[in-house]
Amino acid sequence: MRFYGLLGETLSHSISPEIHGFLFRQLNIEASYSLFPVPPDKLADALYGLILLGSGGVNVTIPYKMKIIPLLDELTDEARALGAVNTVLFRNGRTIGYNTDYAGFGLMLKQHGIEAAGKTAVILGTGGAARTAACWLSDHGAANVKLVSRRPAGAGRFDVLSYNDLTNLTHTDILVNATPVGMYPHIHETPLAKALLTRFGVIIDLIYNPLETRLMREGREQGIYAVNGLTMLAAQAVAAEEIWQGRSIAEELLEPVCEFLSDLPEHTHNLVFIGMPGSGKSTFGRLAADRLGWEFCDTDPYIEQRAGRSISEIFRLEGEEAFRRLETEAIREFSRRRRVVIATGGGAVTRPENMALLEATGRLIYLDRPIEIIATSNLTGRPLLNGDKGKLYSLYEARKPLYERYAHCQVLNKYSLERVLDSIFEDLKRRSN
Ligand SMILES: Nc1ncnc2c1ncn2[C@@H]1O[C@H](COP(=O)(O)OP(=O)(O)O)[C@@H](O)[C@H]1O
Ligand SMILES: O=C(O)C1=C[C@@H](OP(=O)(O)O)[C@@H](O)[C@H](O)C1
Ligand SMILES: [Mg+2]
Repeated sequence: MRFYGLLGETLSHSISPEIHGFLFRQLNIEASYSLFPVPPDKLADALYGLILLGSGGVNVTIPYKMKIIPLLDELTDEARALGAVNTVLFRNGRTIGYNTDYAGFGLMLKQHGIEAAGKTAVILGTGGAARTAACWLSDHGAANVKLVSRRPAGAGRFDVLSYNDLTNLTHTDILVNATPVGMYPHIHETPLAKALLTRFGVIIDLIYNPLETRLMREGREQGIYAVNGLTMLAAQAVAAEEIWQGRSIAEELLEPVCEFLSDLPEHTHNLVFIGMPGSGKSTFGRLAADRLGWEFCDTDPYIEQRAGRSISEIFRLEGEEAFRRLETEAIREFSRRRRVVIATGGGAVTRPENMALLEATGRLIYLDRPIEIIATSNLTGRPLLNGDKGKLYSLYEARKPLYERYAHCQVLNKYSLERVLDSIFEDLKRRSN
């Protein structure tokens, strides 16, 4: 199986594994994409190690986009011009450095029908992302491209303005925010005052968390077309796959990747299902995990496997207390993992210790299946109920306030599987913005 990945220093927040996992599934390719965090003095060892082990290629991120260059055999023109590499192809023992952030910027403009030729542009920031945007625009015929810095210094290829200079600015076609101002958790900040935005034709904010920054919102309020950084994030990954797989896929897959990404819940958090027995935690846990390309972890089967007996036998032979101890162990183990969807048992909410672990690991979704529906469904294998509907109602009365208290969101489960799954992702999206 081919393997790819991301080289960087701290990577746990990256969503590249989700994006490339999605692309592999769409392309029907048996391949994996992993995070390879390495300390600066191990960059060369990591690169050579990956080649030796037969990797197909890697992405490179901060702080190694420049540092990797002397380690490579060849560079494309744009990687050389930008002095930065974010994608490496390993082919026949040689290493070739590309910059798909550059290609991604272009794909993003195309996707949104934004032309560069003859246009004027102002780019906030002077870092790697700002230079990538400036180079692409000017390489593709923009009439005038200016960067803006809090401390304008050495001009290089482009003029650098100060923020004060912007008050004298006449109409400009394209505004690009390539600074982190407005990014989560500082979502109330904006790089440019609302009153200045009317001078711009379109606003491109390279930030994708949140999906609508304050800059974008204030632009839209004044009728200006605004684009977030999601398409560029998707496009640089699509462009990297084009290089690794040696075929063009952007036409076909850029839009589906963007859709997939806008559905992703806040990616640093696992998902956890809570709710009554029979509410659908195991069912929707597996469906959500499949949609995200994450691992599915269900506490009950895990406990059964470790104990070597069924849940009913554990209750009968060892008692509920013993079961609850095993359940807490399962929750502790699952909470340590990343990129997992966890289905708990209906009684997990009764131990505060469980809930502290689960709250720290992710977003808690309360699956609210009407109790009358649960009462008419098959509840075998659930020893606490034992076919006793009265017991079901009394458990519900006792636990309902707990589910409601702990949940970050509550999803009514009385529709088709597809419809409920969609509403789970809708709700998560709303919470993370
Ligand atoms: N929206 C739904 N549509 C159809 N069947 C459902 C729905 N939600 C749950 N079910 C069914 O209810 C039963 C209990 O679901 P399960 O996932 O085992 O619940 P839990 O893990 O919460 O105990 C399963 O047979 C499941 O297929
Ligand atoms: O509600 C409970 O206390 C229990 C629920 C069951 O899981 P489900 O909620 O998946 O049925 C299982 O953990 C055990 O029978 C105890
Ligand atoms: Mg279950």
